Amino acid sequence: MTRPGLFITFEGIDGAGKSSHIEGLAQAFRAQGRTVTLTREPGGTPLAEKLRELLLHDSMDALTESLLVFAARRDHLAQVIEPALARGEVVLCDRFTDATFAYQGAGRGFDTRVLSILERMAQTGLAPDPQLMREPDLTVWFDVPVEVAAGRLASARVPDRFESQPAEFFRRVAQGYAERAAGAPHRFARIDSSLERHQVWQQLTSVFVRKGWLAIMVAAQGGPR
Ligand SMILES: Nc1ncnc2c1ncn2[C@@H]1O[C@H](COP(=O)(O)OP(=O)(O)O)[C@@H](O)[C@H]1O
Ligand SMILES: Cc1cn([C@H]2C[C@H](O)[C@@H](COP(=O)(O)OP(=O)(O)O)O2)c(=O)[nH]c1=O
Repeated sequence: MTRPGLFITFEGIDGAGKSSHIEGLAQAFRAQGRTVTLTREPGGTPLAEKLRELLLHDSMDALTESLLVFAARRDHLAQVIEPALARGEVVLCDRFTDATFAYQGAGRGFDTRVLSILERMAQTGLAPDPQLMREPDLTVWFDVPVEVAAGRLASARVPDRFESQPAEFFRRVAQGYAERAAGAPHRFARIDSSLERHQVWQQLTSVFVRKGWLAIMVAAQGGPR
């Protein structure tokens, strides 16, 4: 019997440490015999990756930015996410719509009522149930103080258009995530990602063990070396 697909997203400010853990989680699911689709936003399809390049490097106003993010998301849902879920796969997606509410909404100050309308348009009509607005089954929020994330990024990579924003921007983004999490507590799992990598991994996997999605043995074997 095909197992139901799982749609899991990972969120947090830049430098929170999401990307460092998603591959390990994919391996843990594969060790249990699940097929995993590992993907990211903005991006995940050839068209959406082109839009990602524009979003990360070209200046634009907040409405243009929001429209491009949701255009990329619709293509990603249609081409990758919905087909993978229909095949019963585990979809691990580095960022999704909560990032739009946090970055374009809270960070850039764009009207969240408009974002909600775009969310409904972009995420409806692709699932087997045409009325369903596709949302993640679980969102892991890597919560970290802005200063800690900035310190990690300073030694890690050349900043893109978002990463080069001032600390005040990221404080608003972090607040945006906190509000999204408070508004959907059943969907969000917060982890403290200011800790050492192995402690972050432990928190992360215990979320999945509690849900019954990963066996304790598999979770204990993976993680950062
Ligand atoms: N728990 C941690 N402690 C210290 N440094 C970390 C931790 N997690 C990730 N890093 C480092 O911080 C930087 C940003 O991590 P990354 O996973 O790319 O974050 P994100 O994908 O959330 O932007 C990388 O250099 C990474 O090696
Ligand atoms: C998905 C999404 C991302 N973003 C931003 C957040 C990040 O700064 C940037 C790219 O995200 P990300 O892939 O996490 O970048 P990196 O791997 O370099 O950490 O795009 C938005 O502003 N809105 C969105 O809807």
